[in-house]
Amino acid sequence: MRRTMLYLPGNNPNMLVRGHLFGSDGIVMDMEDAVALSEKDAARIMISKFLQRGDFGSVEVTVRINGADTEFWKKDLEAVVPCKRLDGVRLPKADSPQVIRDVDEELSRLEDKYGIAQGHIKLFCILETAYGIWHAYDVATASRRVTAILPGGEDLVADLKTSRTPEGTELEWSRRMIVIAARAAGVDAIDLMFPRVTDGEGLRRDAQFSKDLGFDGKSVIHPNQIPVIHEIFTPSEKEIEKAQRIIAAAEDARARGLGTVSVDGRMVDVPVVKRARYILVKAGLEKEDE
Ligand SMILES: CC(=O)SCCNC(=O)CCNC(=O)[C@H](O)C(C)(C)COP(=O)(O)OP(=O)(O)OC[C@H]1O[C@@H](n2cnc3c(N)ncnc32)[C@H](O)[C@@H]1OP(=O)(O)O
Ligand SMILES: O=C([O-])CC(=O)C(=O)O
Ligand SMILES: [Mg+2]
Repeated sequence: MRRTMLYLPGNNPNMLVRGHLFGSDGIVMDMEDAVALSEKDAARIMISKFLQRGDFGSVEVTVRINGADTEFWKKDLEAVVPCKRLDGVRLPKADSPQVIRDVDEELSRLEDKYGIAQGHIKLFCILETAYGIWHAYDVATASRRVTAILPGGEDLVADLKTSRTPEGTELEWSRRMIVIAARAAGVDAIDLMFPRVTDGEGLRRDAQFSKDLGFDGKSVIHPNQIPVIHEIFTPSEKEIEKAQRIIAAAEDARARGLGTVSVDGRMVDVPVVKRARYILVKAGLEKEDE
């Protein structure tokens, strides 16, 4: 499950040390934009020390390295790949398939060097330009390591020559594009972080919109954003009960040789059953088909 992935600025030991304790499904130790240029080396060293300890439980542990257009990215990877615990690398400015192939190649070299299974380290690609959004499917399929794609809202609005509004109209098309490309490629879609950390109502609206678009979860920047997003992205008792009734009704109909059946006055056919099964997968009650 990737309902929430909490950003931890890589030069902040207080946040790094406690980051996995707030209940998010994943953490993202950041070496990129949360870290000033003068702090890049300190953040790299600190993050690798925390990864060495490796005691993060079941939280998915990732690091956002600096972009492949910077002088830092190879040093960043060299510092984190050999550590005791690293599940994935979040790659910013991942706007072309060639960038993904370059990073994939470097990861393969490092996995080989340190005796780590090939392909173990997954890639989370942030698309942050109009070009990247346009090529989202090509990015998502550029390497088998790519496990999720994400829109990078703050950078995207700069590239689109606009700014973020409370309604979020300016990013709507990009977000939809990410979901479509992710589903076409068979990877996860993780939505924007919500920047106003004290606006609970705004966060709820935004997270509901993310879920309705089809995202698997969101990036978060503050621990207080986690519970509301989990509430929205976790199927409720009511949804689970309805999904179970739909599946039971469909199975009963099939046994009687019927193609469709009605539940609560709504037609149930194959896609409706598929959606019901997906709710049970999300609730952890069924396994996803390979
Ligand atoms: C566009 C992008 O690239 S986004 C990704 C990069 N950005 C980031 O990583 C930012 C991460 N978030 C943060 O740095 C902070 O949450 C801020 C700056 C947004 C707000 O910080 P503050 O105003 O200090 O938050 P606040 O006072 O509510 O913090 C309350 C507590 O939560 C902790 N906390 C806040 N955010 C986080 C976090 N992301 N991870 C862990 N702990 C956190 C604080 O350390 C503080 O702990 P304390 O009570 O022990 O001192
Ligand atoms: O991807 C994110 O969540 C944050 C980011 O880099 C951006 O908004 O530019
Ligand atoms: Mg960005």
